[in-house]
Formats: sequence, C-alpha cells, structure tokens
Amino acid sequence: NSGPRLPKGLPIVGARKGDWFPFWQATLRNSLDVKKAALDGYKQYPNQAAILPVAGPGGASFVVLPASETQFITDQPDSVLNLRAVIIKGLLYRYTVADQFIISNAAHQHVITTTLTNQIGNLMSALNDETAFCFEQIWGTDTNNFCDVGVWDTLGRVVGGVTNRAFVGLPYCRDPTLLSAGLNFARCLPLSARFLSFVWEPLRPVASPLFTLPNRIFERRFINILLPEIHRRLRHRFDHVKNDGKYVAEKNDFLQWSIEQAIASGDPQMWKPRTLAGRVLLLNLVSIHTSSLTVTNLVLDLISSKAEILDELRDEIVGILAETRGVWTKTAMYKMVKLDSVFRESARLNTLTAVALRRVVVAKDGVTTPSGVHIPCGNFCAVPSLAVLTDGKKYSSPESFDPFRFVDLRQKVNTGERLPDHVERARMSFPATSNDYLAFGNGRQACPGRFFAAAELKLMLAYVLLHYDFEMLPKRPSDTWVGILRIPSSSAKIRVKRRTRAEIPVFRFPVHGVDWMDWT
Ligand code: HEM
Repeated sequence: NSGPRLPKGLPIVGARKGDWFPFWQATLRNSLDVKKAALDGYKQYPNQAAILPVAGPGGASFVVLPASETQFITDQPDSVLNLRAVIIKGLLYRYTVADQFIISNAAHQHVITTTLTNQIGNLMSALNDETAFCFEQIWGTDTNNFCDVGVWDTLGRVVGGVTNRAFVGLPYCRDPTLLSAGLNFARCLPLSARFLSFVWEPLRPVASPLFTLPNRIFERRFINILLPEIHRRLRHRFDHVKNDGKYVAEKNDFLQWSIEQAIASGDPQMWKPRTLAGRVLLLNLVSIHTSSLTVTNLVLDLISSKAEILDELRDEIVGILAETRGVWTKTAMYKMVKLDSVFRESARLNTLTAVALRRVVVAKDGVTTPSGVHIPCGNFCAVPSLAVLTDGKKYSSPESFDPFRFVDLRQKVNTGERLPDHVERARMSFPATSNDYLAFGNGRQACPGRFFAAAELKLMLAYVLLHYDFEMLPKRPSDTWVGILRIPSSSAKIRVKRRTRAEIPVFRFPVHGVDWMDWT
C-alpha cells in the first residue's frame, strides 16, 4: 500500500490465514466481490474498525468504522473528515476539470442548499412540463403498440433534460448538443480519472492532456453553448439593476441564482462566464448519474414486482392530484406517502455504494475514533451502509422489495402527541437521512441536492405511471458491482405503451387555475 500509513493492528477484510500477501490478496478478493466483502466485514467485525481494501471505481483502503460509530463520522466537521477531498482525489479533479477555481470554491453547494431547495415548489410546474416533453420524445406516444425501451439509457436522458430545466432553463435544456455534452462529460470523466490513476504521479501532468482529452472536449462544448446566454444575462443584470441595487431577474434557475451569488460576493472571478458555465457542468456531473441510477433501480424494482402495486400508486397520485385540480404542489407531493415509500425502499435495497460516509481524514494530526483507533491524515474512512441497510435487525425481510414498507412504519409512529408524531414520520421520508439510512449520506456533508432529486424523480415516476402501461418483467435484471459502485443492468429493456387520451387523467400539462377535470 503506497498511500498514507494505515492504522496499525486492524484486521483486513478479505485476508485469509496462510495468505502470503494478505493486503494484496484481500484487495483482489474484495474487488472481485465487493458485496460479499462488505457483508462479511460487517458480520466478522461488528464492533471494531477494520480495513477494507478495494480497487476500482470509488475504491480505496477504507478504514471501516463499526456501525455504532456512524454518528461520530456524521458529527465531524469537514476540516477533520472531508467528503469533497474524496471526490477531488477519486476523480482527479486537478487534471480532469479545467477551471480549478470552481473546485477550490464550492459556492454551488450553497446555492443548492439555500435557493434550489427553497424553489422546489416554484419549479414544479416547469419540471413537470419538461418531464412530459422528454418522455413524449424518448418513450414516444404510440398508443397501439408496446415498444422496447432501454431503462438506464432513456431514463438517464430524461433526467438530463429535466434537471437542466432547473439548472439552465429553456431553450438550453432542450439543446441536444448541450445535453449529450453534459452526459458524456459525466461518463468520460471517471474513466479518464481511472486511466490516469494508473500513471505514476510525477508523470500525470504530462500524461493528463492525452488521458483527459475526451472529457475536455465535452467540457468545452458544454461551456461554449452556454457562454452567449451567460454574457446576455450578465449584460441584462448590469443594465437593469435599479439604483437601490434591486434587480428583477427574467429567469428562475440555477444559472441565474449563481449569477446573483457571484455578484453579491463582489469577486469578479466568480462571475467569469466560463466559471459560471463550469459550475453548471460540475453539477450535471454530481447529480445526473446518481438520479438516473436511483430511478432506474426503482423502475426495475416496480416492473418486476406486481401490477397491483403500480395501480395502487396510480390511485394515490390521481386521488391527491384531484384535490389540487391537477396542480403539483409541495403539499400534494408530501401527501403521496406511497410514492415516497417506493423511492425510499428502492434506495435502501439498491444502495449505490458498498460503504457510505466516505471521508478523507484531513486533520493534520489525524483523528481518533470513540473506540480509540487513531487514523492518520490522508486515510479514507467509511461506514458499512450496504450491510446496515440489509440487516434483518434493522429492516424485516431486508432482501425483499417491500414497496410500502415505510408507509407501514410511518403509520406505527404514535407518540401520542401531534407534533412529535409529525416530525418522526417526516424522518421516514425519502430524502430524510439517519444513521440507519445513508442513501444520501448524513450530517453536515449530506447530499445538498436530495430534496430537489426526490421531487424531480417523483414527478417523473408519477408521470410514467399515469401516461404509460407496462409489461411486467418475470425477474429483475441483476446488478453488477464495479469498485464499490453498484450498477443496474445497463442493457435492461422494458416494454411500454402510451395510454390513450381517454385513459389518462389529464395531468399532461397541468396549468395553475385550469380545472383538469374539464379537459377532455
Ligand atoms: C437520487 C439522487 C442522488 C443521490 C442518491 C445522491 C447521493 C449523494 C451522496 C451519497 C452524497 C455524499 C454525502 C455524504 O457522504 O454524506 C452526495 C453529495 C452531493 N450531492 Fe447528491 N445525490 C443525488 C442527487 C443530487 C442532485 C440532484 C444534486 C444537485 C442538485 C446533488 C448534489 C450533490 C453535491 C453538490 C454533493 C457534494 C459533493 C461535492 O461536493 O461535489 N446530488 N450525493
């Protein structure tokens, strides 16, 4: 192991008695079957830290703390245990991203936590509109015949379009060149980083222009498409600001909020058009894969379960939208507890990584865990999320997809008082994090985009349930693991048929104030 010095005396998951090179042999075994390694480690070392070496995407020599110390990791500030350092190191951002300013200055996170999350209610109508547009284009509108659609590929494209509606608005979210540049950047960057990681470190600056060429091409393409729009918005912003400093923006999207944030910062570097465009691209990278994987897993879970479950979901959606006359609101979405539960359950069962709360120890003197293990600076630590999420003591029948598991659990919450009950139930909603539910991480560094992701994906699922019929699958296509990542079958296809006008409760383009029941 050429990385930082690992803590001494910890067991190595995957090493066996009689191994000549326990660390390397364990790395090989773990990398070939990371799921088994993660589950074995949890079983063998339930109350102590152990080293889990894994090669491949997302891999490292993790110091995996026992599940009982999840709260300890959750509580550490990013000056001690740092998530961004994991991503920067893992994806070799130093070489794979052109503008280092956006790497060192993560202002986009603040915009997500504050403005994007607050604007979800206002964005719903636009997101729904984009969802309808994308599915009509990608899944088609043939009401006579079932057709095959690739799940991962088509849902990924829909997620790209809908997400960018919130990031850059119309017409850019419908520009095929921009969307494919964003998607290809997200696909190529991890590969470039992977290849580059095999190059001896001192040679990386020389090798990187070649190894990162594909993602640099997509990066330039994406940024160049946005530049004229950013110049236009900046000009408008400076020309139309009132004497009291107020400005009424024409647009309500991530790009516009980033412009406002940049100007408020007073730092001209922040409003350089290339920097602003680079932030949008970086956000495409962190959001589109995770969201696409999540919705792909859920669609595969649902289509390989029972048709009655789809009907139950449809009934809930139609019933609640009837109360709001077809208008999607945050409250309406909040009431759809079955819709929420299927997402939480699928994300539980198909957790995207074998370990979670991945952090790099950045404190110079390292960190000492509650059980007394000292982890020197530079090491990776994590907790066993896959094992916890499928632990029979925490979730009954943990290996089965129980779509309404969290509806049932919510119903059991009864503390006798309304407010605590309400809070306790909200803790079981899809984006709520806890030590036993780490799909979005936990604590101060938890995914800032999770509320947006949850809303966007629920709109998408509701849309397809109401507008398409599905042929159920006899068996769920199996996943594969690469490095520590779980990947649903990329070739899985499902058969879908557009419902006829008469079969669709008219939610196609819900317009505020228009009674959907009158639309025929
Ligand atoms: C269902 C979809 C998503 C999943 C499962 C997901 C999951 C995660 C996880 C597990 C983390 C690490 C948290 C931790 O270790 O405590 C994370 C970080 C992050 N997520 Fe998400 N995420 C999703 C969607 C999104 C979206 C839509 C956005 C943006 C709007 C976003 C933005 C981020 C950012 C900025 C970070 C911090 C990483 C960084 O600094 O680059 N995520 N996400």
